[in-house]
Amino acid sequence: MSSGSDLLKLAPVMPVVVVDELDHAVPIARALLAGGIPVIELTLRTPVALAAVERVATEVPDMVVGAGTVTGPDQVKQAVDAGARFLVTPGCTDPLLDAAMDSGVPFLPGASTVSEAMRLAERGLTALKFFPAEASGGVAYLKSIAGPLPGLRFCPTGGITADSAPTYLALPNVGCVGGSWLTAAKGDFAEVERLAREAAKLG
Ligand SMILES: O=C(O)C(=O)C[C@H](O)[C@H](O)COP(=O)(O)O
Repeated sequence: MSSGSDLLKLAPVMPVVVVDELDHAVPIARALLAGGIPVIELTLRTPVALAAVERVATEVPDMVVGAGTVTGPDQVKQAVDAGARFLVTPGCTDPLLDAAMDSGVPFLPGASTVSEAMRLAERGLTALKFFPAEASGGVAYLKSIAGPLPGLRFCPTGGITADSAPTYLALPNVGCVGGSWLTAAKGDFAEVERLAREAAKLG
């Protein structure tokens, strides 16, 4: 995996996980993997998030672990040092973009407008996160921009459910969808595995 485009091909669903309990990180990663989802985005939203990235990177080597909710350049280095193999940002600033590009790991920068997407494309980035997907126009929006921006592929995230995912995945400019629904059950790892199995079938 060397680019954001490769990231979009790892699984039909990118599980977005908020880890509150550090001890949950490894069992969640193992459950997703057992269900056929080999990628996990651990959001940097809780005090244990970086430690969670480190644990999954060390203890579940077959899982491609990345850091999400990367909003500042300092977090780029912290995440990569912890073992993140990719980064996801909800939006983008120039300093964040520079840091992410310098990091050498693939990343999905967030965009929710045509101009934001065009600016990122000017920097050579063709795989983007579309966030917040549902609130920004959802399937209809992505359909509308496929014509003018044919070179771009998106991972729409934000408000997507098991029910709406297939409609997004049917769009030509969608590579995968992001969502927290696979791991909403938190400590119920059998349920995480079951939902992962369902999500893996969407590919
Ligand atoms: O933290 C980030 O970087 C984000 O982009 C937000 C997440 O993508 C959403 O929280 C996931 O959305 P839901 O599936 O609606 O829960």
